[in-house]
This record gives sequence, C-alpha cells and structure tokens, in this order.
Amino acid sequence: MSTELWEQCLRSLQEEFPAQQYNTWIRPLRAETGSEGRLVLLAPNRFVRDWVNDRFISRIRQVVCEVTGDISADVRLEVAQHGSGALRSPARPAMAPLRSRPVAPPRDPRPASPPPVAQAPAYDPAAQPVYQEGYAASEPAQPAVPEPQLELDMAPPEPAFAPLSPRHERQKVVDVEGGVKHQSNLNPSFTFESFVQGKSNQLALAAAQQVADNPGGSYNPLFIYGGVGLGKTHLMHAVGMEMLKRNPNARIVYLHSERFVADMVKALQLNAINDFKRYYRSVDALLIDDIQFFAGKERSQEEFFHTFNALLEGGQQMILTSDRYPKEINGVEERLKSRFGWGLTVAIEPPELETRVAIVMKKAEEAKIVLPDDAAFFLAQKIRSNVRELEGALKRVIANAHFTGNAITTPFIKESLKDLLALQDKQVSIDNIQRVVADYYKIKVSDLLSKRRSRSIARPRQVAMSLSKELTNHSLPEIGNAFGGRDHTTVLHACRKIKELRESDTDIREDYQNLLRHLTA
Ligand SMILES: Nc1ncnc2c1ncn2[C@@H]1O[C@H](COP(=O)(O)OP(=O)(O)OP(=O)(O)O)[C@@H](O)[C@H]1O
Repeated sequence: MSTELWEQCLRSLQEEFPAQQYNTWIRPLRAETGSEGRLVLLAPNRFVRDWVNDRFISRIRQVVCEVTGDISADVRLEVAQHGSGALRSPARPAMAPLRSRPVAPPRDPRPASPPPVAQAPAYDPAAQPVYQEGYAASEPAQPAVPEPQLELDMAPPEPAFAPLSPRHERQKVVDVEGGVKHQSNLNPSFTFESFVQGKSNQLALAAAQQVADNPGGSYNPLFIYGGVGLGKTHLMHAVGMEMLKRNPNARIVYLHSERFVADMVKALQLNAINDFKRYYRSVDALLIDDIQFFAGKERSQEEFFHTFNALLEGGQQMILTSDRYPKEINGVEERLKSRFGWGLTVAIEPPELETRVAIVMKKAEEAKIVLPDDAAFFLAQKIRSNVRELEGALKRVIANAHFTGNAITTPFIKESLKDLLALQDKQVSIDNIQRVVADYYKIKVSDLLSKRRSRSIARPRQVAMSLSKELTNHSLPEIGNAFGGRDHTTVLHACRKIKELRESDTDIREDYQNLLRHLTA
C-alpha cells in the first residue's frame, strides 16, 4: 500500500475519531508494506500497539478496505524497532549530540544507586547566581550568545531552583553524589495515591504508572497534554515521587520550562554553560512542565534539544507537559516537536461529573473535613471548568466553615459561594451564542441551523460552533445537535477551521474577539 493511500486512510480516520483519540493512537502509526503486499502499521511501542489492537484495528481495517477497494486487505500491527527509521526522524543518528558526561552503563530500571557522574563541580542550587562556580567574582560575566538577552524578558526574576510555586510546600531532595546537587522540587502531596482516576485521565494515569515502573523504558519521553488545571503537573510529580519511593537516591528534577530558560540565560551570562549542561544531564529523570513556554525561544530550544538527546541516549526518563498536542505548539522547532512524540503522548481531558465528585470527596478527606455526599455532588455539578477551580471552591467553603464554625452542607456551600455560583449561572448558553452571532453577521438564527452552505452562512455557523465549544461545557455531539442536528465531526471541523482562520485572517480574528468580549462581558 502506498504512503498516499495510507495518508488518505488517515484523513478519513481523523474525521471520524475525536481529536484526542486520533492524535494519541492513530496519528503515531507509520505504514509499511510487508510481505505479500500486506499493510504493516508500526506503533511506537507495545503500549500503543496493544491499545490500537484492542480498540481500533477493526475500524482501521474497514477504512483501508474502503480506500483501497480491496475487501481482503490485510493489516498487521507491529512495534517499530528502535532505529528502524519508521518512527524516528531519519536524521536522528546524525543529530546525536556530543555527550558532555561519561555514558552511564545500561541501567536496571530501578538502580540501587545512581550512576556516577564524574568531574562535576560542587553545585549549590540555592546559591545565587547559579553557575558561578569556578569563576572569580571579579571576572566579567559575558553572555556567550546574544539571543538570550531577549529571553530574559520572559524569565522569572527569582533565583534559579527556588521553589516554583507558593501553592505548594515542595520537597527538596538534594543529592551530592558526584559533586552535583540535585533539588527535586517535587510536591510530596502529588502522588498516585492522591490522584483520582476517571475516564478523562485513565490513560494518562496508566502511562504514568508504567513510566514509574520502568523509567527510561519505551515511554520516553512521556508527553502529557491537556487544558489548565486538569492534573498534568500532579501526575508528573506522582511519577517522580514513586521513583523516589523505590529509589531514594534517584536524581529527579522537576522544573517549569520558564525555569529552564532562566537558568540557561544565567549560565550563558556567567560563561557557565558547561555546568548547566552537566547539571541537567546528570539526572535520572527530568520533568519539565508547560513546555509550550519554549515557543519563540530559539537558544533555549537548541539547548533543550541537546539535553533531550543526551538524556534519551543515556536512558534517563523525561516527562513533559503542555497545554496542547506537541505538533500544535507554535514557535517550537519541528525537530523538537517530532522528538516529543518519540515516546508516548497522552491527553488529560476535563473530568466528567462522577470524577469531579470523587475528586471533591478525596480533597475533603485529605483536609479531614466531613462532606456529605449531596454537598460534594452539588459542588462538582456547579464547578465544571477544571479541577483547580473545583479545589479552590472547596478550599473557600472549608475556610468559611472554620471561620463561622458551621457544618458544611449544601445550603452552606450555596451561601459561601454565592458570587461564584451567580457567575456560573450566567454562563453562556448555545442559544445565546446563536442569537448574538446571528445579530452580529446580520443573518437569522434559523440560517445557522439550516442546511445552507453559502459562505455568508457557513462561516458564521462555524464561528458560532467554535464559540459554543469554547464558552460552554457542552460536548461536540450536543453542540452539533443544537445546530440543526449536525454530526460531531462537523463541529470538530468548524473548531479547527476557525482556529486556523484566527491565525491567518484578521477579519475573522477581530470578529471572534468582538463576539467573545460581547458574550463574556
Ligand atoms: N484526578 C485528580 N485527582 C486529584 N487531584 C487532582 C486531579 N486532577 C487534578 N487535581 C488537582 O488539581 C490541581 C491542579 O492540577 P495540576 O496543577 O496538576 O494541573 P495542570 O494540568 O498541571 O494545570 P496547568 O496546565 O495550569 O499547570 C492540583 O491541586 C491537583 O492535585
């Protein structure tokens, strides 16, 4: 089967499957022609192969038969061999970086003691500035390259390796073996035990547990993406905490990508880039949050690219998070984006009601608060945006209860969160969006629901669908239904189209902004 035919199958599957499923399972497959003309699909690892085999293979077969017109088309799923070139960028071996530390011997997944790191200077992460060791105080600090100056604007001003967020009391694990001290910055309360499993996150959780079981194995890097406050950071820390539990000497470093940028800028200014490299390359696991902040920072991307390659080669685990699918991160080099997908990419979706209830109960239990079932249900039903907001609302209720001495009941929650709930109730409805969009474009609401496909109707309809996706909690099928009984794939297509046009077409961008402002005012 030719690549073009497989591309055709992919297009058809993309239309059919929700974006998350398509991106996670189907997009990473690469086609090869096997013996007797059989189509062989290569999965990046066993996990993906098994998942696709269990859930999608029969539909894939049907699509292949439809596209090739051959009803006996044979499709086989296999795991790509490392270095087969099927899933890797062909340029990978050539791009392998020069290592700045001795190559660690092949490691047991859970080593009794970490591999030695030779000749690294003593390094105190709390010291300010960071990479000054070995340089006389009077020595002028020369930036090695000019670009990072630009990046300084983005870098947070606090000292490097300081706790990253006042939200958490972070655990600092310092490892002095080999002369390099590592500070993990892990939040001890972000564990697998405290993470509530639901349909929306079960895949990401399963993948994270596999990584904790076998760090540096085939799911390297583990790339977790999803909207704000859905538990990406929590899961990433949970892997780190689990690794530490199994091997207290493991060198796990968690940091936000802005911190990586800030450290690199400082290192360059202090002419201490080698210390920087040594530090980040001598970890057992590197956990970098919100990788989308690398966008537009070319020098940091370059440095990260080399760190990434070195860690991967050394079998050290990497976990990355982002608010979007790797290929959709604008401003990040293609070679990095493609590397992000080398291991396993998993999404976290907003939790459904049952999971939200379970999360509220869990958080209440952790806070040692008695929360009746109906009160937990009420809260979970009202706060739907994300887990962080849900947790924030619960904290407010708890604080109020402490302050007033009241028991937490549903009426008490209603009273405590009066303002927040009033806002929720004002939430935009699809009806409202349709009315406002129709008014704006001077067409009728019935046009939006009609079958008419002229540009003057179809475009406003796509805008309205996209706004419905953004501003309401309705699912794609529900939105499709509200627009004259359309299919969810039409809504998906509309959202993609509008996203694309907002980047390329000033009129649409302005229209969308105006409508957003109007609807959320
Ligand atoms: N499934 C879950 N079980 C328990 N707690 C959860 C779950 N999902 C999220 N949380 C909690 O929600 C809060 C926000 O989660 P987290 O910081 O991991 O989100 P995030 O996806 O990394 O968001 P951002 O993109 O804004 O960084 C945390 O306190 C976390 O413990």
